[in-house]
Amino acid sequence: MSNISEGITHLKQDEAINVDVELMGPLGFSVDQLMELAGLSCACSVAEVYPRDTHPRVLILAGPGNNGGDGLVAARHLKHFGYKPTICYPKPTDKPLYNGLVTQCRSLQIEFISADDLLKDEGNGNYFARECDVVLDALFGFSFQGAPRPPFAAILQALSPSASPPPIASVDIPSGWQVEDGDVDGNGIRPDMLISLTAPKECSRKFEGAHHFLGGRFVPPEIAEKYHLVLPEYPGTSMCVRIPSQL
Ligand SMILES: NC(=O)C1=CN([C@@H]2O[C@H](COP(=O)(O)OP(=O)(O)OC[C@H]3O[C@@H](n4cnc5c(N)ncnc54)[C@H](O)[C@@H]3O)[C@@H](O)[C@H]2O)[C@@H](O)CC1
Ligand SMILES: [K+]
Repeated sequence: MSNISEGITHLKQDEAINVDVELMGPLGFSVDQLMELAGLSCACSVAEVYPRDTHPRVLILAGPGNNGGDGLVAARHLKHFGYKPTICYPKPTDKPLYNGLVTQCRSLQIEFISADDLLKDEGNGNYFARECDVVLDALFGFSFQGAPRPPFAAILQALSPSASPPPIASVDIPSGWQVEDGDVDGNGIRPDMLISLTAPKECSRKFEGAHHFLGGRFVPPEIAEKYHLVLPEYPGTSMCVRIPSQL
């Protein structure tokens, strides 16, 4: 199914970075505040599409930047929602924000798994085949550039369509895709779900999965006006909203 989301705003890479800078500068937000709301949106979106009873085992792939931080926050919320999250965080960032998120997850007895163990074939396939109902892809977001470096290249390879992975829910950008041009070499991951944060990025025009959601319910009017954001309205108190494919 093609997602022809032409009627809503799509941000270019520099616009997404500028929105971030403005939120955390003149608009007074802190990174951990935005990350908490973004990660909560991701957990809520996952819960809407992959119910706990049918998809209890969620593997969170956390990258080294804020996209990975969103994943760590989402892991904590998913645990509180009753899921069984496991985290793979191959290149942990040694900063108080990330160290704190890791401590919070460990205190909830969320398991961590190394990239090597994730990819090890134990005769009945790797971790994705054996022990995973859904993957939350929080490896890279809007600051990704170039080709993925080790060990991320191997992880993304194990998630390519030819490996028949479980459903993938990508946070903000399908990891490995270019922020504006998408999957340029055609060998990238094909997520079933995309959770765009703040506003969809250009590459999401090429998203063909079944579920496109918007999260990050923190955009003040100044940002919405400056970037001419046209976005679906969040219903009631929800932290996420589905982006209809006809928009
Ligand atoms: N205002 C917003 O829009 C918000 C953004 N948030 C999140 O922040 C993300 C952006 O975070 P960041 O700017 O920290 O960047 P990313 O998380 O997109 O990635 C940056 C990290 O990836 C590494 N990296 C980049 N290219 C690589 C490559 N080819 N191979 C291996 N490593 C590579 C960089 O060295 C850096 O450590 C967004 O996508 C979103 O998920 C949320 O946390 C909160 C609000
Ligand atoms: K991602």
